[in-house]
Amino acid sequence: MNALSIKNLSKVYSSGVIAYENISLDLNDGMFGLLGPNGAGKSSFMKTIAGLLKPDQGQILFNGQDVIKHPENIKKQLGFLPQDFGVYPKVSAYELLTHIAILKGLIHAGTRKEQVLALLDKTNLYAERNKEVHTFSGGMRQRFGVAQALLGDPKILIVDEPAAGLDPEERHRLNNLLSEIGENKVVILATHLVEDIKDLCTAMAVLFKGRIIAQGNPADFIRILQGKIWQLTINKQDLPYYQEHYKILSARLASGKLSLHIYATTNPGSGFHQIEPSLEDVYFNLSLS
Ligand SMILES: Nc1ncnc2c1ncn2[C@@H]1O[C@H](COP(=O)(O)OP(=O)(O)OP(=O)(O)O)[C@@H](O)[C@H]1O
Repeated sequence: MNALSIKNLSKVYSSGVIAYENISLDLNDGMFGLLGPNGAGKSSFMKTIAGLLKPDQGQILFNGQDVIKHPENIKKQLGFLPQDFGVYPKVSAYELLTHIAILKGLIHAGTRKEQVLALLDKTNLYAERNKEVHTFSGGMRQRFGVAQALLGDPKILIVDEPAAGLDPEERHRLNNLLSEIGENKVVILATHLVEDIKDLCTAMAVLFKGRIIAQGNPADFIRILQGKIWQLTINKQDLPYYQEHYKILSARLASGKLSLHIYATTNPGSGFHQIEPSLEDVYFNLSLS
């Protein structure tokens, strides 16, 4: 079992922007979701765990080793799919993966070839292995990104917004792939897509303006909201009235009308009916608190 322990981690960029503030987390094997809106600090935090960005304060231990003092230790055990992994040379998937494998220190040609082919198969790119990566679709590129991150069988895998820009089918395929991976490694999935966390993660934290505002199990968060989420469909022009009188979590257009989800501990009346809370309700409720 691997263990990542983060204590009181803070970082302010030289511009004065707070990247993240006083973050403490303890993670073990399995898929951990880091949820937050754009600009919340997810990428800065991920880069810090990967040993690519130095924090101002705090401690990170991976399996007891100090990541901040000795980033080279975690780099050897880490797979990283950064958000901006997007520029590909005109070489085939097989060649590029082999090249990255060499950079990662897989020096034995036989083992390397075996691993490259196995990862192309795992990521469903085996049939495409001789095609140039720059011709791949967004989903294929992200699956290639996962393949390169898994080279060397890392003990910790960080994936930053992997589903950004993917169509639903590609996203589903990528999520299936990610769900197979978390068995014997720490996997951190940073995303602003609540649904992906719900489908994939047993533990999560919500990062908001650089701070962790909640952490725990997605199912527990949902349980806490049981009996407190109410729905009503209204005409668009009536929204200001409801905004003034209720704690609106979301207002979604549906067939020209607005479907409201509100938070209320007792029956708000006015035609609202109680619904099962979703993780999205949890997220919006936390962001408004
Ligand atoms: N190199 C940098 N120098 C100064 N400020 C930065 C730098 N990188 C990020 N920031 C700022 O730090 C804050 C956190 O950014 P970060 O990219 O970590 O957030 P994020 O949650 O990953 O968002 P996104 O998904 O949009 O990248 C933002 O206000 C961003 O503008």
